[in-house]
Amino acid sequence: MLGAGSVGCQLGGRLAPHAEVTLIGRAAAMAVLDEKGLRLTGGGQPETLVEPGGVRTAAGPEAVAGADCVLVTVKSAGTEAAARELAPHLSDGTVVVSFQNGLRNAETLRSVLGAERTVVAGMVPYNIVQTEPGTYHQGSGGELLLDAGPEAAPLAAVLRRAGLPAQQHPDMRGVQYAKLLMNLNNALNALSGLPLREQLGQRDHRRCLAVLQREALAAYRAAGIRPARLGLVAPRLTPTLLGLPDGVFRRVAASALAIDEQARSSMWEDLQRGRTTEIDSLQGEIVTLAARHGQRATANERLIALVREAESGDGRTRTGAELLAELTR
Ligand SMILES: NC(=O)C1=CN([C@@H]2O[C@H](COP(=O)(O)OP(=O)(O)OC[C@H]3O[C@@H](n4cnc5c(N)ncnc54)[C@H](OP(=O)(O)O)[C@@H]3O)[C@@H](O)[C@H]2O)C=CC1
Ligand SMILES: CC(C)(CO)C(=O)C(=O)O
Repeated sequence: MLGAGSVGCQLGGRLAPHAEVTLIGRAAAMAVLDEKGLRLTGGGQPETLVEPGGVRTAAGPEAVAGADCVLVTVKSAGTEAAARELAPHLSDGTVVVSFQNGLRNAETLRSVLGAERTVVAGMVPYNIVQTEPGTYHQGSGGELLLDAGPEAAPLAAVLRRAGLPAQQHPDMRGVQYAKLLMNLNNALNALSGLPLREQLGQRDHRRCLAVLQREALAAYRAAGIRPARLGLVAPRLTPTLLGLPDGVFRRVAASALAIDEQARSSMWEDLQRGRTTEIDSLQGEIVTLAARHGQRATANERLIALVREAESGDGRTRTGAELLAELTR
């Protein structure tokens, strides 16, 4: 795992009994794992402690030498640098997998690592937060998705052996566009300061997401992009569903609220830890796509500005009504 944070540690910890795993992360974070072990909670699984030494840790990219597979789990802004660090140490035949949000990470890996390197796109549907150093909590469920093709098949098989639902999907590009629609909520969740279940349980917050998704869907239509269907509801109908009153939404969209009380978006975690966010790879993609087709995505633009303020540490949280007023003014 290159980028041992929430996703890298959760996947690595679950895979550890079934594969030889090395977590490559920041030295301080790896020192915690070496001392206390890696604790995994949630995800409908019993709490698991991977004892110190149960998973190898490293602070540098040299540790990828000889690996069958490298799973890249850094935030999008770190992908290019991670690829440059990786490149001199990869063995022939090592498959590189991007388990990241956004549209461009696999492409960035390919462009740095060269056309002869197999790079596979992956998607993590569920939420993980670090609840304390060395402890990672999975707050929702779903199936990991990977590109179709023989290169990703062994990884899909070992993920399943480790109890992680995983499938190969014939249209990962469509999956990425569909996931981007969901990830438009990352910033809303981060700015709300609320756990995901509480935030998505409130109609005004859902209406904000509906506004953002409508702009995205208009840009997709103009560009001829068809997002894949990831759940029961087609992406084009989701904004209508999101606008339903709370009681009705709870009944008809119970699966959307099947999230435990600790879950937050990965962008919330970035803001909490004073890191720059992935806003350019999420809302930024919609704004750029809309502009390319002569449209404006003004609500997405406004949300980028609000996240920039939050990145500079204003620490402000906003109600759904306040956010809706900002996005629709
Ligand atoms: N968390 C979640 O619930 C989900 C996240 N995702 C996506 O998965 C990807 C990873 O997210 P997440 O796990 O939350 O991110 P995290 O920030 O928790 O983890 C990434 C870790 O990698 C470290 N890192 C960055 N660059 C390097 C490097 N070159 N070498 C070693 N370590 C490095 C980071 O350190 P530092 O911060 O110091 O840079 C950080 O500790 C993102 O694209 C995210 O959107 C997808 C689904 C769910
Ligand atoms: C799983 C989900 C959609 C949760 O918000 C996510 O991808 C993230 O937080 O980055």
